[in-house]
Amino acid sequence: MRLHRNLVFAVIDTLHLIFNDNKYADKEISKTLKRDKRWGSRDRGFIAETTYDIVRWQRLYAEIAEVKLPYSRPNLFRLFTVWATLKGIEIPDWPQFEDTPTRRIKGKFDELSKIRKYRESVPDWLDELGVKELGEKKWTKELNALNSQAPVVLRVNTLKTSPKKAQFQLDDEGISTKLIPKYPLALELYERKDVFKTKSFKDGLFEVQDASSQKIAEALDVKPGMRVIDACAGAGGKSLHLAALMENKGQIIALDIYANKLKELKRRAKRAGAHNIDTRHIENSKVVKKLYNSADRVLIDAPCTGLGVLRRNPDAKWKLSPEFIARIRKEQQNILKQYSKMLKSGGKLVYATCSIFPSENQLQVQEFLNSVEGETFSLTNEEKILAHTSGYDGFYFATLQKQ
Ligand SMILES: C[S@@+](CC[C@H](N)C(=O)[O-])C[C@H]1O[C@@H](n2cnc3c(N)ncnc32)[C@H](O)[C@@H]1O
Repeated sequence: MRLHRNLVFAVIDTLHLIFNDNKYADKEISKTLKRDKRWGSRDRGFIAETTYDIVRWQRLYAEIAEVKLPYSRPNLFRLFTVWATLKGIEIPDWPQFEDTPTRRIKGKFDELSKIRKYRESVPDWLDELGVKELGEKKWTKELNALNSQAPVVLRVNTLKTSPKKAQFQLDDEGISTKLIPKYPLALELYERKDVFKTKSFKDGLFEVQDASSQKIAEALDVKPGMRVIDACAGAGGKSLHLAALMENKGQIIALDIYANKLKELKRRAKRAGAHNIDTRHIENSKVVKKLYNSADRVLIDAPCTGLGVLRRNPDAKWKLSPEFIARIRKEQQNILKQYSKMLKSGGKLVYATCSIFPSENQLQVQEFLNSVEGETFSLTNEEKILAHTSGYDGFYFATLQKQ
C-alpha cells in the first residue's frame, strides 16, 4: 500500500483533535471526511479505519513509540509509524517521518503483547475493574472481542419492506448482505460499504443497527394499538424499531433530556415512515410525573458506559473514568425508580444497556426489585449478551412485569 500525503495528514489532524482536545472520534472522523469532495470510498475508508485503529490501540502504540499525552505533531507521526509498521506498510521518505524510529517496533510489540493492559490497550483502572466485574477469563476474552472491528448490520424497516426484498434491492445497489439466523430483521454486510449513500437508505428501507441492539425492542413485546414510552429515546434507534413492530398503530412517546437528539429522531422517523411517535423533551420532572401509570410498556434504554459497543466507539476507553462510572450507576438506579412509575399495572418494562458490567445491569435490576419502588415488579426474563460469545455488540436487557 502506498501512503498518500493528504490522507495521512487528515488522519494526523483528526487524531490531534481526539487525543489532545478530547473530541469524540466518530464526530471528528465524519467532519474530516467532509473536508475533500474528491476523496473516493477507499480514501475515506483509509482515513476512518486508520484513525479508529490508532485510537483503539493508543496505549500500546504510545508505549512502543515512547510518547506521552498531549501528543505533539511529531509524536502523532510516531504513533502513525507504529501503526504502519505493524501493518507492514512501507514508511515514505517524507520529512515528517525523518525522526520516527521504525526499528525495534516489532520487538517491542511482541514484548508488550504478553501483558493484557498493553496488548488490549486499556487504562490500568479499567483493566482492574473489568477483572472485578467479569472475572479474569471472561474479561480477557471479552476485551479481545471488543477490540476487533464490528460488522455492519442493518435492521430492515418492515413499515416499508421485508428483509428479503431489502436484500434484493441492496444487491442491485452493489451491497451484498446475508440474513442472520435468530435475528429476524437483520442483514449483515459481507463487506464494509457506505450504506448511507444508497437509495434504499434514503427511502427508509433500513437503519444501521447492531444485531444485539435489535433484541431490545423485541423484548418489550409490544402490540399494535398500545401506548408505549421509550424513556431514554435519544435519536430513536429503538423507537423506530418499536414503531415498525406496532405497525404504526397506537402511540410511542419518546422522551430524552436532550432536545437535539429528539429532533434527529423526528428526522429519522419521517424517513422511516413511522407516524406514531410523539417526542417530549424532559425539561423538568413534571414531564415524567404527568405520565405516571399511563403506559402499557416502558422501555428504559439507560445511559451507560457503552463498554459493550467499544468496537464502534473505541475512544470510550480513554474518555471513561471511575468517577463517571460511579455517577452513571446512580443515574441508572434513579431512572429505574422514577421512570418505572410511568407503567400501568399489568404492564411490562424493559431495562437495557449497551454495557457488559453486572454493576450496570443485573445488579441494578436486583437493587430496584429490592427497593420500595420495585416492590410490585417481578423479573420475567434477562439476557446478558457478550461480544465474544454473540459476535455482535455487548448488551443487557431485563424484562420486568408490574403486578
Ligand atoms: C443508550 S442512549 C439511548 C439510545 C437510543 N434509545 C437509541 O436506541 O438510539 C441513552 C439516552 O439516555 C438519555 N438520557 C440520559 N439521562 C437521561 C435521563 N435522566 N432521562 C432521560 N433520558 C436520559 C441520553 O441523552 C441518551 O440519549
